[in-house]
Amino acid sequence: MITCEDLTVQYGTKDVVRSLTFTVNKGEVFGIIGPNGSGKTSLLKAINGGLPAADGRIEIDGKPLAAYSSKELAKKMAVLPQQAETAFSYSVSEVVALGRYPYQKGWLQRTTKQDEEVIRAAMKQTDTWRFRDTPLQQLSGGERQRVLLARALAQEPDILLLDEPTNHLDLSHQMQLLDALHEWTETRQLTVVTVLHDLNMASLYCDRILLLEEGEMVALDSPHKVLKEDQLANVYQTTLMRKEHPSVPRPLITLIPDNGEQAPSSALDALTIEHTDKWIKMTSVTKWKTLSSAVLGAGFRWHHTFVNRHVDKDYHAVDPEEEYRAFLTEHGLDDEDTLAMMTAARLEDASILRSEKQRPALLVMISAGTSNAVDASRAHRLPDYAKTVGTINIWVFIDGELPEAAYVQALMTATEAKAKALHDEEIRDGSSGTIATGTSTDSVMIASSQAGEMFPYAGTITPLGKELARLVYEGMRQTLQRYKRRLGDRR
Ligand SMILES: Nc1ncnc2c1ncn2[C@@H]1O[C@H](COP(=O)(O)OP(=O)(O)OP(=O)(O)O)[C@@H](O)[C@H]1O
Repeated sequence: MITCEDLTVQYGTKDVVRSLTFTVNKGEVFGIIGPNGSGKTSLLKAINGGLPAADGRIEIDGKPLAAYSSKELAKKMAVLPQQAETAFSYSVSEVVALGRYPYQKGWLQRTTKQDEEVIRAAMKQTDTWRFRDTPLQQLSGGERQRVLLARALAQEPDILLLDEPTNHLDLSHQMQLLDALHEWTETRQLTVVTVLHDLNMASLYCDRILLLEEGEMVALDSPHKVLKEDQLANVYQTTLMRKEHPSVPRPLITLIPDNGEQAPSSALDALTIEHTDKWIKMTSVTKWKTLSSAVLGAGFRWHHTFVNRHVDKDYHAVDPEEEYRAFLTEHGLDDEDTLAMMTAARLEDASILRSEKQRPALLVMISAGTSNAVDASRAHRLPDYAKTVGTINIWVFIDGELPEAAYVQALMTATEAKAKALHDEEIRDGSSGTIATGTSTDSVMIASSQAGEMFPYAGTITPLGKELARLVYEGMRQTLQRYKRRLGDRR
């Protein structure tokens, strides 16, 4: 355990770390983050005894740092510094062997069998065993970093102090190192204190994070509490955005570059629309941020091109995604850039409606076939995956900036308007005979230009929600009426 109490560290008369009080617990991965010059390295040096405390005190396992002899301290604590020394002409195994120095007795300092075993294990763990006879100088920056980590591990420390350990490492070695550190905190009760510049690595791997600014503590807490948009934007003086990691409950930080890419005065005007029996295709100069359940491009993505493709009612593909990619390529479209839906519904029935008012500026596309109409409250009575034809595909384009919560509200608003239109057109569930709420394979997309006016909400209480609901409702009714008329004509 490390305890720092009211710790101040100085260069000359300048405080570079000021009045820090905190504890690092045994078996914890403790991250230190902060802008350049905020005192991260100075703090690490103070903990390792390399810089004296100008004020306050540091204790390691309840004993003042100054009361440790250098050998005692080297058994307790190993350091991986920021700048890897390069002056060695030693071989890799000789460098790692230096880590055993605190365990060697007498002036002869022989390496014992146990030393050799520890050295070998440290090199295996860091994937440096294959370089054992190579001179350190002949290794790359990342390889050298791993050798110095092996030397630190050879010290068999309880505490590992790391200054930007992932600095020279490629992505896979960064992951390997941080995964290994995490594992060692559990299996060996190793305590890790690490300076990290990469906020996402800090988020993914640290139990707690200390955020420093000009030598002072801004926050010390779990990644979710420290990595807050406003707090980081203030400290780092830059625009950034926080998201949730898609597969683990940790925050992710993304930068927002000022690349000058601006949407035109109305992003809707820049949409080119092609409406045929084969497809409804829209293309745009700028990208739209989309949330959808499309065949290609689902989830949150950015897209230039949007395709709602008509397929035959007997359409079958072993891998529909692959088949769709091939279709797009054949038509000269980039499959990564295209949001793609498909439908067996006739596209001649589809509606494309644009808001009449200047603001909020919206465009809606709806295609619908309802032979597959389902009442959601009765759907549990139907067999799983009963296959009939017909889908309602809805696209909503909003010229404005939406937070993610507003996307979810827009989805709800669009769905409610759809259900109401089905009700008013008396579209029924073929099995129960009750009014349908949708079809069983519906798809939806909400797209926003992410430029211009900010719309924090899109529920039906807001002007955006009201207009969105009106357009989806009217578009649905027009489409359903055309659909019914065509079927009626055929009868
Ligand atoms: N040897 C030194 N002599 C005088 N001042 C120093 C020395 N080393 C660092 N400083 C100063 O101490 C302050 C803190 O530096 P430190 O290296 O601890 O910051 P850091 O947060 O690790 O920065 P970076 O992210 O750039 O590595 C800076 O203002 C720096 O200029």
